Order: sequence, then structure tokens, then C-alpha cells
Amino acid sequence: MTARTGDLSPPTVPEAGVAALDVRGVTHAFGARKALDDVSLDVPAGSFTALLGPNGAGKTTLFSLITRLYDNRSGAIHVLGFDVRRQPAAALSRLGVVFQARTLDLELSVLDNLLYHATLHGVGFRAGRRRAMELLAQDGLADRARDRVRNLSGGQMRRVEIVRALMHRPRLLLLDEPTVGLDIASRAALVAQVRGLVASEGIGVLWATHIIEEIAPGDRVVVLHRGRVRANGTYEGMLAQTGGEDLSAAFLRLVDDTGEAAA
Ligand SMILES: Nc1ncnc2c1ncn2[C@@H]1O[C@H](COP(=O)(O)OP(=O)(O)OP(=O)(O)O)[C@@H](O)[C@H]1O
Repeated sequence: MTARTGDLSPPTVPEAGVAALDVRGVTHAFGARKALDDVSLDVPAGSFTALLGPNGAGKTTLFSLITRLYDNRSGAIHVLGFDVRRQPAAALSRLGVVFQARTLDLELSVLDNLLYHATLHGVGFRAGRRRAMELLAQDGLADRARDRVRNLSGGQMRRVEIVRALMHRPRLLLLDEPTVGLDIASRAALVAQVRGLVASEGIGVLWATHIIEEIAPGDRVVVLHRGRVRANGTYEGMLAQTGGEDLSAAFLRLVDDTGEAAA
């Protein structure tokens, strides 16, 4: 990991080979309840990493720490080598987020939503417009640019939220259970959209979910349960480690508190 702590000079281009996200030894409690317990994981650049965990596992808490909604008082979190605590501007400018709750302005057009976000990130109007139209075209949504968001389907809104998160060209994209409430076809389209981005733009993706079908061979998988990392590796490695015949069986073993496999 590149150590840049205490560096007040302007951020430079991250070194080749640095992880998109590196989380080391992070613990977070709400009062007496520990939501995260010594969590370590990484998202290599150009990878699709699934953060797989049942309800209450700690996924949203982890996202809140990475995005600085909460202050991480233990361990360290680096985005592209930048410490989110010590170099928040450099870290957050490289980060795109799609939160669990929908956050588009329903009364504005798709394009205005995108431009508003781009402006907040310091992207100029013309460059923002170009980027928005390029991304919408890639996603087959260019003809909806001037429609009010209210008139889109739930799946299309989610895809626009992903486009919005990419407006400032982040190198790490966090998605917190993005497919909640979508039908199977929309879910598949969304996963395909994000996998395409990993391939075409080489960004690192952390995709939080509890839906095993969204994970595919070749993915990296981190299993989180009751605030602890229960497995961290590849899809194939996770199957091998647990002796499960498929990923569902492997996951159930890992989150089975009565089994030794969960240790
Ligand atoms: N603001 C809060 N105050 C108190 N407890 C909280 C708070 N936020 C989360 N928790 C608790 O922390 C634990 C982890 O919750 P978190 O929302 O991070 O899990 P999650 O994996 O995102 O779950 P879900 O899939 O249901 O969204 C849970 O026990 C939850 O009740």
C-alpha cells in the first residue's frame, strides 16, 4: 500500500498497481453494538468485487465509512492510495457511489440530474454534457436525456444513478444493493452495465448484495456476516474452501454461526 499519510502536497496520479480500495482493520460500533469488527478487504483496480452479506451484516456501515458519512476511528481506508481520513478530497474525488436509497431529483430531467452532479464535482458544463451524452448513449438511454426522471422505470432510474456516479470519472465505484426492488430483467441489465464498465473503463467495483445470483465466476467475493469478514477471495476459491457444490451452499456454510466453517 502506498503510504501518503500526512502528505499535504497536491494529489498526484496514483501509482500503477495501487488497489482501487484498501480497507485495513476497521471496527465501528453504534453504542455497545459492533457493526464492523476488524474488517479488512481490498478491491483491485479493474475488478468486480462482490460484498456478500445478509441483512445487518454491516455493508451499509462500511460504505458510510468509505464515503466519510462516518469517521473511521480505527484502522485505515485508502481509495487509490489516498487515505480517506487524511486526504479526503483526493480520495473522494476518485470515488463514485450509488446508495441504497434512490437520490435522483424526480422533477428534473435526466440530463439536468447528471449536470447538477457533475457541477458539484467541478466538471464544466460543456464537458459534463459531453460526458453525460456519451455515457447515456453507451447505456442505450440517450433518447431519455430530456425526460423527467419521474417518467423512467425503476431499472432505468438505477442505470441513470450509475451514469451519474461516473460523471466525474471515478476509479472506484461503490454500489449498495443497487438491484433492490428491480425485476429479474432489470437486475440483469444493471449487473451487465456495471460489468461492462469494469471491462471498458478498468474501474474497481465494490457491489454490495445479498443476492447470490448476481455473482459470477471470475468475480472476487468478500463475505461479511455480523460485522466480520468470513471469506475473502475469488468465486472459485470460495467454492473450493468450503467444499460447497455451488455458491449458495458455500455462502450458507459461511454464515452458519453453528458451523466451524464460519470461524
Ligand atoms: N445508525 C445506527 N444506529 C444503531 N445501529 C445501527 C445503525 N446503523 C446500523 N446499525 C446496526 O449495525 C448493524 C449493521 O447494519 P448495516 O445497515 O450496516 O447492515 P447491512 O449489511 O447494510 O444490512 P441491510 O442489508 O439490511 O441493509 C446492524 O445490526 C444495524 O442494526
